[in-house]
Amino acid sequence: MMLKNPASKYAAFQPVRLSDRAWPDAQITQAPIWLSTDLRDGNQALIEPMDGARKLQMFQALVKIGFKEIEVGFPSASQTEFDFVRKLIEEDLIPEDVTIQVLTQAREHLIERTFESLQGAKRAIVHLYNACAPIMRRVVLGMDEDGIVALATSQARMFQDLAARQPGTQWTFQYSPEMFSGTELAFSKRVVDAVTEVWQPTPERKCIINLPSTVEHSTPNIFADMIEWMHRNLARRDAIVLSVHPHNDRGTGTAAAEFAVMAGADRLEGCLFGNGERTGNLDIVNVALNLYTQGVPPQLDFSEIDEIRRVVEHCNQLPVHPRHPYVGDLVYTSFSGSHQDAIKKVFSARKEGDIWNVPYLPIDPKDLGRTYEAVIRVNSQSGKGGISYLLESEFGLELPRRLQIEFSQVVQGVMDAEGKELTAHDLWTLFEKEYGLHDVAAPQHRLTEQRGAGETTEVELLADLVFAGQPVQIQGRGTGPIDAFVDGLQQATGRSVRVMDYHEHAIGAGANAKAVAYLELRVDDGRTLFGVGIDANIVSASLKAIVSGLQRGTRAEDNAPAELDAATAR
Ligand SMILES: CC(=O)SCCNC(=O)CCNC(=O)[C@H](O)C(C)(C)COP(=O)(O)OP(=O)(O)OC[C@H]1O[C@@H](n2cnc3c(N)ncnc32)[C@H](O)[C@@H]1OP(=O)(O)O
Ligand SMILES: CC(C)C(=O)C(=O)O
Ligand SMILES: [Mg+2]
Repeated sequence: MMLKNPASKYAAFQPVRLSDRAWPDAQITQAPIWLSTDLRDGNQALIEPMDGARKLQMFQALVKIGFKEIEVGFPSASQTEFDFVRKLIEEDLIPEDVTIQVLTQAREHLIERTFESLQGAKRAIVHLYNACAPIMRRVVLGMDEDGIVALATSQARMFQDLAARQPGTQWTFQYSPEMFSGTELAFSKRVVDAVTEVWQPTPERKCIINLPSTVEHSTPNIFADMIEWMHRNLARRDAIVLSVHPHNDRGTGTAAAEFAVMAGADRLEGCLFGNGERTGNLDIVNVALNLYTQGVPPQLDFSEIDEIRRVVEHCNQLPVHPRHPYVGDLVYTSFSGSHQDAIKKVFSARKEGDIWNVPYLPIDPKDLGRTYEAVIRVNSQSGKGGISYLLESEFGLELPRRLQIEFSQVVQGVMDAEGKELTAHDLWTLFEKEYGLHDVAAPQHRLTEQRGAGETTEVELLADLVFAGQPVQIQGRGTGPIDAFVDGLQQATGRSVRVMDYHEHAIGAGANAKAVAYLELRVDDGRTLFGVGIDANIVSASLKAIVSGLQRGTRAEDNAPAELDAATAR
């Protein structure tokens, strides 16, 4: 049960005393160093940790994306972990520009096993951690502050000894004061300074100091303050690559990472799509693509993001959420009418080479290997903009505005009845049915030009058509074929038709090109409605459109609007 007074159980985080903080004004202008910990922190969070084959698949995907530093495991944790590191080294699977990293607790037998796993490696980052937070000191490790410093420094010395015994490897040491986010800043500095005192890094041979929000406890601005404080106060800062390792317990891992880089961090540790314990590690894809959309090259390649997602889902055996930033199935999709309207208008106005500024789409989906197909999907929240966008992008129909309005009412009627999404194909089927595109046969016609009164020319049109199921022969005159057809139709059927507006365009190209005609008609001096005709011949398309409109008028009188049958609605 939730408490009426949560303060009786939970303590508020404390702000950092840093009145001259500089990070809020900083801008990120280059990518940080990235470290993927998918194969370690991500892996240790899985229901079933990856086997060797899955680990290799993930490793190769990470290399392909462009990671230069990859934490490949916790070799002392299990034989699978150990064997995977051995496989990478023995089978020479690590590219020249990639460095592997491994993690160990500050315990002697685990450190020894870790160095053993790295025998023969050309380069390696060995990552040492021990918890520093008061609750961990007091309850879990049973040590005071001095004890923690002694533990960290003795294990740091052991790193040096073991590394010296494997001189063929180019070593980089990394230290994490675990639970940095829940530790007093002064104590974090004390432990880190003590470790770097042992390692004596130089600007030429730096060590990595990694500050984890092992559990995210505070708003990201507090984390940024903590990083800026460490950045300013750590000893030997110029000999340190300052790394952060955010988790996402409060849902602000991305913000914490970005603020931390603004506050002085050089390096970010995280996982693809934010896999990792509890609510996950920092989502590296999210941060990298946030940089990209600010015009900063992220140095990681996500141009085939769906392929990467498939590998990650296979290796982790966990799905990526449909709303996950940049990659989810639905993140480039607008269902709502006003969004669709804006996207459609801006897409048409946009010119190649323009800075990307498309409402509701922070990134061009094509940059990540997506198409525009899913950008607009139609359901009961949609309007004419989305419907006509799909008909145009998928079927080449450029509906005039008033026809968009007319047809969207037809779609809305179906939506109200069915309540389901309609795909572009469903819309096309409904459009074909509503405008009788299959019912109206092309009127067989013959045109002859005749000189009219004065300078004018007239045409005479003879046509055979099927109207309301009956064969009809018509003969009419007018200033053009449409005029003559309308005249003949009126004489033969007694139905009056006035053409109020006319639009046509081509669909397709070359031998397969067709003309589509949209005619707005006033039928029998009653309602105004559209008829649509598609034909290889432009005159036939227009004549078909007139018959289409007239038949719709008749159907409207019978009060029988087109309905989506079960097969169409799917
Ligand atoms: C925040 C993080 O992600 S840290 C990384 C955590 N990752 C993992 O733990 C995954 C891999 N770990 C493992 O497979 C196992 O924990 C192993 C194989 C490494 C060790 O297993 P075990 O020896 O059975 O120890 P176990 O993990 O149960 O217990 C930890 C012991 O080490 C101590 N310990 C924990 N962390 C540290 C540390 N960094 N330095 C020193 N001692 C530590 C604990 O106090 C405990 O001591 P105790 O046995 O005296 O009570
Ligand atoms: C080992 C450390 C870096 C860790 O994973 C964490 O604190 O979250
Ligand atoms: Mg972690």
